[in-house]
Amino acid sequence: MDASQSWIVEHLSSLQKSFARILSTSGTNDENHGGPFLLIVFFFTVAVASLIWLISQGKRSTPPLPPGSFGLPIIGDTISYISAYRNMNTKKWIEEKKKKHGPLFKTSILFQKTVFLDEPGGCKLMFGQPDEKLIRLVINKANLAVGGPGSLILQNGQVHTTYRKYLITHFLGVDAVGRYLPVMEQNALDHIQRYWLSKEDGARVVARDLFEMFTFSNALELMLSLRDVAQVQELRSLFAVYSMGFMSTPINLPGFQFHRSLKCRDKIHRIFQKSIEKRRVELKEGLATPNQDYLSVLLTQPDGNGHFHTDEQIPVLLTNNVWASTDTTAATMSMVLRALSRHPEVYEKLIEEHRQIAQNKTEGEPLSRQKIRSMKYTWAVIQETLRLTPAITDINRQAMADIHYKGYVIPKGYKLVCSAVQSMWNPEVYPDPEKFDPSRFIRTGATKSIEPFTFFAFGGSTRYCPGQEFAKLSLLTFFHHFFKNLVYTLEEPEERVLYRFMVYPEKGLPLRIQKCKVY
Ligand code: HEM
Repeated sequence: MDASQSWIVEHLSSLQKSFARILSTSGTNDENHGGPFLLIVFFFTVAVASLIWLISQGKRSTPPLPPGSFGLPIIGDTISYISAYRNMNTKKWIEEKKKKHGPLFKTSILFQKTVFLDEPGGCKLMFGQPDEKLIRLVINKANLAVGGPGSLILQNGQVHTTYRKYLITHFLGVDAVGRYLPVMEQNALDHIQRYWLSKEDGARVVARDLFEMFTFSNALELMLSLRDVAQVQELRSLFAVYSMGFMSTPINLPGFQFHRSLKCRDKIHRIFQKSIEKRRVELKEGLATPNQDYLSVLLTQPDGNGHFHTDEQIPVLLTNNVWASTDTTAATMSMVLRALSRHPEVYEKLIEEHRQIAQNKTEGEPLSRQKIRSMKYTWAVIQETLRLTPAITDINRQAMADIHYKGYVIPKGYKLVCSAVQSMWNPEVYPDPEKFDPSRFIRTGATKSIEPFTFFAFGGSTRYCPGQEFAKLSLLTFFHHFFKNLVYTLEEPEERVLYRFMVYPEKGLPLRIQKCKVY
């Protein structure tokens, strides 16, 4: 019994006694005027007591907030979290919070009340929603402005579903993206020849930069058939500034990053606008095909409602996709090379897979989709790399209504975070989680390689990365030709891995390379 309840019981029993007294006196003495007064007091007190009782009962049926604290006034835990995040120390940060508050805890980061979800369960809650009514991606002001009003990532509900369906059906789905395999392979071969094999044996290269150059030019080629080296270079510089806008403070005044990013975004859109005009003519004259790239698709295929995209929408969609595909894939490539050089036994097994594939085709024969599908171990290496060093560590959403979860209530408006540390490094799901073991992702017999809601390197639910197949084909094709022609050593084996919005080797992964026919 809590304090309010014992107070009520105490007062009720004293009132009961008074009432008994009133009744006994009022029956014997008509002149007694204290009786009606005491009756009013009695009923008033009962009413107040009942109200308090009801309030106390009501309070009891509302579950508490998750444990934890919002940290310092206003800034909350922002500084400690951002510092941990940038230095790839979120594991320690989360472990400390968990020790104090348990696996599910609340905090406040970047002025936003936030709940870090526990595992197992948290990812299922976040990614198991059939729609975005309860949990939704909510974009901040800077992202909203830099991304542009028509971009996929900023849409919600039915509009988002229509956009995604279009993108997957016509460009990024398994069938659609397979069409682009020959172009991807040629891009990989050209890049390796121009930027790696042209170097002296023993040359030093900064792998992260070169990978970013590859993923960026690959995206421009597949999305707009742009291959002019000077123009690719100009766009690359513009995208570098544009991307920084997503992490900036939304102050649109000269001298601020946000302002610079918006300027670059407009320049990018103007360049893409010219590509649209040119392509319209080429399509009319039969010099381009309707499926040639994403731009042709956007100009020739209506969406599910029969509408064609407008000239304002198309540059935004192209910009978003080029941006979404570049750094994520380049970050993954760098981490794969780092992991392989630290695990020679895995490297040997991977080489063996590619040796087999190379032996089963003639020199110069293009890679078929079937050959790509047979690169199971290489794909497992990529997944295991993404498990341990995901390109994006934390997936965020927002509660759109009060969420009742494990005896707590997460109020509407709270941010929800599913962190890789909680899920993809969870020993209950991934035994010996710090061990680099690609075989976790190999399906044997009827055994599933991974359980649902335990791997979210590509996100989940309605927002699951639509570019996964595109990334998979680009990575497998690239690695087949890369490992065939080169061996490498890490120049700085102990180089730290940091997060700069995305996973990043501190010095860009400097390597020493050697040309050699490996298979
Ligand atoms: C290894 C490479 C990649 C990784 C690790 C990756 C990872 C991710 C992640 C974690 C998300 C957020 C999902 C969520 O919030 O649940 C995402 C979204 C997205 N990705 Fe990727 N991605 C990769 C490559 C690509 C490529 C190649 C493309 C395009 C060609 C692409 C296009 C997108 C788009 C458009 C979204 C937004 C989806 C939406 O809001 O509905 N990604 N990606």
